[in-house]
Order: sequence, then structure tokens, then C-alpha cells
Amino acid sequence: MSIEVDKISFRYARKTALSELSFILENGQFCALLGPNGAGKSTLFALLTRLYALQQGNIHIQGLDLQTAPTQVMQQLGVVFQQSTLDLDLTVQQNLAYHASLHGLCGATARVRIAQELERMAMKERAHEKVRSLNGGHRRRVEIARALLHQPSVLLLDEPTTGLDPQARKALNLHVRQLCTDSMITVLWATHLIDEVLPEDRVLLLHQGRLLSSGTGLDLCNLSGQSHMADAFEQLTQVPAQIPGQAPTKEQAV
Ligand SMILES: Nc1ncnc2c1ncn2[C@@H]1O[C@H](COP(=O)(O)OP(=O)(O)OP(=O)(O)O)[C@@H](O)[C@H]1O
Repeated sequence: MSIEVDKISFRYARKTALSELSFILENGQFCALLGPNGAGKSTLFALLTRLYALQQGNIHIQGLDLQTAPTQVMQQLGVVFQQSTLDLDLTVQQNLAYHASLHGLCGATARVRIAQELERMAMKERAHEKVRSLNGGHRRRVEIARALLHQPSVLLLDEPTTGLDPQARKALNLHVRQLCTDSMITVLWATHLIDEVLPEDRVLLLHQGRLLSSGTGLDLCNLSGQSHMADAFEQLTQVPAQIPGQAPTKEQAV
């Protein structure tokens, strides 16, 4: 298995952001981490990437324990955060070369890796343009190419389509799906947009820090009794989180 999250919980000073979250993703799987604003998606990403220390539970990536083998785990992860971190005044090539050097890739090796990843994202022709001149969708593709330079087995994307128009959103989503089928990269794609999810996709539905569903998009429909995923998503996330099969809390029962 690629990602194994076992009963993780996380609390900010006054707010529980994740409660007993567990799931497993297999190699090469595309998985949508779906949840409305405040569901806990970014908190999960912060734990997976060690921005925050685990408070409770365990995370394994490719069988490696995040707490006892953090360096090896980070080698397995490529990350695209919600906020872009490209330097707008450097070229695409320069941005990637800088990142490559952080991973110990220099000279010809770095140039080859950069060319390969830009090619894969259909951005090779733009290598010598300043990032500032690229549109939002192309900037995101550069960020994905950058995240893959060190050849991780897992790619985490936190709301990668924020600010993109529908066409660019669709193109980016397709590019990322291709990574799973072509290269067996495991993708965790966080979003609050149901139209980025296909019925057959693996979907983790997160709401108020709890995992409501860990099946497919279609399972959301079955769980809610709705025939469209958009309606299912709306229904399942409009009330305080209630875990299927468990008694409602006082707040839910009213
Ligand atoms: N630094 C923080 N301090 C206190 N509470 C926080 C902090 N960051 C997030 N939270 C709270 O934790 C919960 C989960 O937030 P999180 O950002 O992980 O959700 P999200 O699904 O990523 O939402 P969004 O799409 O809005 O980023 C929310 O209730 C949020 O208000």
C-alpha cells in the first residue's frame, strides 16, 4: 500500500480539526479528498508533510513510518500546496533548477529531470519564459512538474485548481490522472468541487474532521439516496457530521 493513515486526530488550541481518521490508498490510485471549507483537508496535508507534528495516530508512506523515518518518507512525497510558491520573476527552468538543487540534483542530471517533467506536463516549450507570463493553469502544471522532480511515489495536491477557469481545471485534473495510469503515482487531490470527481474515483469524504465515506463517488450516492454526486455531497455535508452507522450527537439529533 502507498499511504496508510491510522486513527489520526488533531486539535488546534480550541478546535478539533481531525477525529480518528483512517484510510489506506494503493499504489497508482487517484483519490479525491473531498470536503467543504473547514473539513480538515489542509490539516491532513500539514500532518502528511510534517508541517505539523502528529498528536495521535500513525502515518505510513510506502510502509515507512512518518515518525521514525521522516527523511525517507519525505523522499516519497511530492507536494503542491494551495498557495503557489513559484518565483514569478524567475523562468520556469530557473524555478525548477532551484528546487532540484534542494533535492541534491545538479548539472546535467537536473536538466534531464526538468526536461522530462516539463514534457510530461506539456510545458517544455515554456521552459525559458518567466513564470509571471504564464496563466494560472500553466503555473500549476509547473508546480506539479517541480513536485515530481525527485521522483516521489505519492503526489499530494491541496485544492490545486483554486482560481482556475473551468477549462484549465479540467485540463489539470486530466494531466494529474494521467500520472496515476502512466507512472503508478498515487495522487491525493484535495478539493471542495464535486465536478472534479468521477463516479468511479476513490473518494474520501471529510466533513468537520470526520471521514464520512471512504468508497467511490458512486458510494456517496448510495449513502445519501441521491442519484447525483453533487446532491449527495450537498446532503452529506449540510448538517453536522454524522458517521454512518453511529448514533447522532446531541447537536445532530435536534
Ligand atoms: N491555525 C489554526 N488555528 C485554529 N484553528 C484552525 C487553524 N487552521 C485551521 N483551523 C480550523 O480547523 C478546521 C479545519 O481546517 P482546515 O484548514 O484543515 O480545513 P480545509 O478542509 O482545508 O478547509 P479550506 O478549504 O477552507 O482550507 C477548521 O474549522 C479551521 O477553522
